[in-house]
Parts: sequence; C-alpha cells; structure tokens
Amino acid sequence: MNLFRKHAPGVFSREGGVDMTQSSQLLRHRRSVMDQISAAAVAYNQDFTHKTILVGDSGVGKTSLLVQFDQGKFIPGSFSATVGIGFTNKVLAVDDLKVRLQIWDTAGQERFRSVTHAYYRDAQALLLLYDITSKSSFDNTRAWLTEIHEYAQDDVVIMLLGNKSDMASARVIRREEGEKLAREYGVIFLETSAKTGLNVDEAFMTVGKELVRRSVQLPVEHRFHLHDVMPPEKEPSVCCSFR
Ligand SMILES: Nc1nc2c(ncn2[C@@H]2O[C@H](COP(=O)(O)OP(=O)(O)OP(=O)(O)O)[C@@H](O)[C@H]2O)c(=O)[nH]1
Repeated sequence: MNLFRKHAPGVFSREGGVDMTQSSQLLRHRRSVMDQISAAAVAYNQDFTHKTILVGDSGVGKTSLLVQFDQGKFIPGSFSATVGIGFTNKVLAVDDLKVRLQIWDTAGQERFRSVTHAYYRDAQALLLLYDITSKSSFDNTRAWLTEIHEYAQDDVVIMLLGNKSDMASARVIRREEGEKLAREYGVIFLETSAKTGLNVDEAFMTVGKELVRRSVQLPVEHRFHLHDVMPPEKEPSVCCSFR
C-alpha cells in the first residue's frame, strides 16, 4: 500500500494546511514570475548590444586576438599597426541568451590615444592586453587602467589579458604577476594566445557572462521583484498528505 500520496507542487489537501483557492493563487503568481523572467530574457535578446573595446600597447596582439576569435585563425608575418579604429559584431550564446558584442579594435600607438578615449565612455566591457614577452607593455597596463577609470563608465567590465602565452621561451612576465595586478585592480585575468587560440573564446565568454549577469539583473526596466508578485504567505513545511 502506498502510504505517501504525491501531489503537484503547491497543491495540498485541506488537511495538509493550504486550501485550493490559495494554491491556485500561488500557481498563478508563480506563472506570472516565470512570464516576467521570460519577458526580461526576450527583451534582453532583442535590445542589448554590448560595446566591447580592445586596448593595450601597440603590438600586444589586439587585432590578432579579435581575428582569432572572429575567424578562428592566426595570420603570422609582418606586423602592421592598426590605424584608427574598427569593429566586429559577434553573438555569443550564454545559457539561453544571445549576447551581442560589438568589439572595437583600437590602435595601440600613442598618436591615436585621443581617438580611443572617445570610445571608452559608452563601452560596457574593456579587454586590456599586454604581451607576456614585453615588460614595457605590462608596466604600461597601470597607465591604461588609470585612463580607463578616468574615461570609462564606473561599472564597465574590465578584463586583463596576458597575450602571446605560446612564446614560453621569451616570457618575461610570470602569470602570477598578471594575477597579482588583476587582483590589485579588481579585474578579471586570463593568459591568452592569439596564435594557438588558447583562452581566446574563454576570454570573450567570460566577458559575455559577466555582462549578462549585470544586465539581466540590474537594468531597472527589466528588474522584477519577487515580493511585487508573490504574496507574503507562508509556505507549508510539509509537502505531502498522509492517507
Ligand atoms: N606568437 C604570437 N604572436 C602574436 C600573438 N598575438 C599577436 N602576435 C603577433 O604580434 C604582432 C602584433 O600583433 P597585432 O595583433 O597587430 O597587435 P596590435 O595590438 O593589434 O597592434 P596595434 O594595431 O599597433 O595596436 C603580429 O606580428 C602578430 O602576428 C600571439 O598570441 N602569439
């Protein structure tokens, strides 16, 4: 004989302590919460493009990283510095959401710096690269971070990337030094290789996830509060009635 009779969640017999009117109200409220979550997700999918900017000294591999992420390839050979600025659109799948990134590749050369500053203001994410084989590019990240704090929004997602990790024999910056600097500034850190593709997708996915975490939860127009839709009723502590 079956001593425990299972009920659908939230449906309790009168003896169990919740009447049917209350339980159907509860179900309606739950449905309403789910509808709001889906609406927020749909609105997110339709509305949001996140401006993401690659910054760092000339030659650290910003263009190469973007080409690797976008086309899955590395073009070796002579280095030609980026002049001005350009962007690539990419869509990432983060859970059930589409995260649209508009990724801007900036010129690292000093003479283009004032142009780059203008793009910081409406950026939601910044990937700051240094080259693990170049001490000056690592040292300059502090100046880049100062600029970022000066020109970018307060809640911008910042990721520090130690690129060219494939060049082990030429390495002059240890991974721990990168990690330490990232901790100091409270930013996310990864070592990447635009050549082998190591951690390239991961870097952009990490940014995408962080953007979703902030965007879905934070914008006022898409916020929902459980307390607005759920009555402050007590949930019964038992789930099943005994017969
Ligand atoms: N081995 C190795 N070489 C890389 C890597 N990333 C970039 N390079 C090389 O480094 C040089 C500079 O790369 P770019 O991508 O042009 O650098 P950038 O940061 O865009 O430079 P600017 O446009 O001047 O700001 C090129 O010769 C690339 O082939 C990497 O991960 N590993």
